[in-house]
Amino acid sequence: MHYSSILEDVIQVADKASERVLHIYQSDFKVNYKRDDSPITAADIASHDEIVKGLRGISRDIPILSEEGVDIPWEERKHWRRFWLIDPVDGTKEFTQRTGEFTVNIALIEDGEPVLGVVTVPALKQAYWGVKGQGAHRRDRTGRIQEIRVVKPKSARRVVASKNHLNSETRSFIDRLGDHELVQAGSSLKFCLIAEGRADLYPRLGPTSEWDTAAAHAVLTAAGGKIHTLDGKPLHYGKENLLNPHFVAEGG
Ligand SMILES: Nc1ncnc2c1ncn2[C@@H]1O[C@H](COP(=O)(O)O)[C@@H](OP(=O)(O)O)[C@H]1O
Ligand SMILES: [Mg+2]
Repeated sequence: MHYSSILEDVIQVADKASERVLHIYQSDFKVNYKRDDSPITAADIASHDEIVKGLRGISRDIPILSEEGVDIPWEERKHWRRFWLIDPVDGTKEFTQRTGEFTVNIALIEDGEPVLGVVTVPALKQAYWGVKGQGAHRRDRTGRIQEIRVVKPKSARRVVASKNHLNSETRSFIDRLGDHELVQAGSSLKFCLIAEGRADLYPRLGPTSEWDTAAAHAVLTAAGGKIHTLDGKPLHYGKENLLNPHFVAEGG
């Protein structure tokens, strides 16, 4: 598949979803809670609907796995070689707390690897995308597009970690790093900060699901960074259990 031929279309789908998310963000929205007690708003649903409609327009044959979609049994998923993996709003807690640090995430997975990813940050009017072997880009609020690349860390590493889910295990990992500067941020934005050279390291010794990381994972690897598990293995997608193992994302 020629990823570059569908990239523009995927960015357009993410932009449309972002517009709907932002519209709801600026309204007096209601917060409901899912079975696992995590928050959900009309923005998660509107974004999911917009993305599914858009991706179906790009290809009817590629299956879609979404945080807000129906559960698809492993018996069916295990046959997927290629699929879309989406998180319509990552950082829903940030959304409800009105910090602006939430993202719309669309990834294309092939053979367990994120090969294309688009992440938009509706409240900041920013977008990031990355394609395997073709580099990563950021579009800023003025519409200017620039290639982004990780940087080599200086002696004091700039560490990013979750705002709402920074647990004691991650905290003690960070404490053992020595000289560092810690910045807390919500959602998949943390990977993008590394991809654009504004941070060096993102340790996550706590739970995330595949849809939380896939799109930004594609951006980060296309920008020259990597994500690995604590025993040095790459993160894989399309597993029977959709929870990610603990991981560390890093730049140069
Ligand atoms: N106990 C848990 N189990 C699974 N995922 C969790 C979790 N606690 C947090 N997460 C994931 O962490 C994401 C938020 O990341 P961060 O804390 O870095 O902003 C959430 O995304 P959603 O907001 O899409 O639900 C959620 O999927
Ligand atoms: Mg999420």
